[in-house]
Amino acid sequence: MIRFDSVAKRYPPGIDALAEISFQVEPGELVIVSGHSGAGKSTLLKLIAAIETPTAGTVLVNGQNVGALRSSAIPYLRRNLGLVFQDQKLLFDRNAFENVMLPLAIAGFAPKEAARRVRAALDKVGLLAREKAMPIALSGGEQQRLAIARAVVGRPSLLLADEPTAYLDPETARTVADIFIDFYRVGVTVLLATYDEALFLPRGARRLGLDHGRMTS
Ligand SMILES: Nc1ncnc2c1ncn2[C@@H]1O[C@H](COP(=O)(O)OP(=O)(O)OP(=O)(O)O)[C@@H](O)[C@H]1O
Repeated sequence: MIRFDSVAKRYPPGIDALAEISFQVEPGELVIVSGHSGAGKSTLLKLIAAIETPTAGTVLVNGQNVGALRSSAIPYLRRNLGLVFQDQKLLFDRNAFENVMLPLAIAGFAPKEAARRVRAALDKVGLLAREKAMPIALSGGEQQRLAIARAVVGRPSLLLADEPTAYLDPETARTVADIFIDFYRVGVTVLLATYDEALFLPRGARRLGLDHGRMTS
């Protein structure tokens, strides 16, 4: 499903964020990307989502060379991806239901089917009773669960998350981690970057370690 072949990423003016990265992820795997701050974890996820392009090597997602995609093809790639990234902010002037509805509205879903899917996604993250709440009225953990609902409402086969438990207390972090583990258990491929790898190690999960942009495991 994902394959990196000798991938490097250099940001201007010459910061080597990743070098010589090669690995493969099979459908249905849970892969924990770990490493110190600045190790290249976010960059690795951004290359998969075509937010960044590699400076060397190839990144294949479902057989597509995502680094070489035309910008018009990127929305089709993203339709199959769920992204829980720090910079994919919730819309604070829309309620919980509307935030999760947005990707389906953009994809042109019929309103009734879209509403059904939105409620199913809110239910999965335990927020069905809060569908009318504005994000500001939600706790940090609830906001993170809402971001997950928005990421999965299009039923992606691949879920990417960057530090999804950052800034959460241990109990809330456990709840959020369990949501990702549940998606893994129903067959979704999950790749996530975290400092807190102990939260995410169900049987079968794999660790991909980075150190200064190079793979350590
Ligand atoms: N847009 C950018 N422009 C220039 N340098 C960048 C950019 N994004 C990341 N970097 C640099 O690339 C390196 C890897 O960054 P990256 O964000 O991938 O690491 P990370 O492991 O996710 O770190 P953190 O855990 O702190 O988020 C760092 O040295 C960072 O400063």
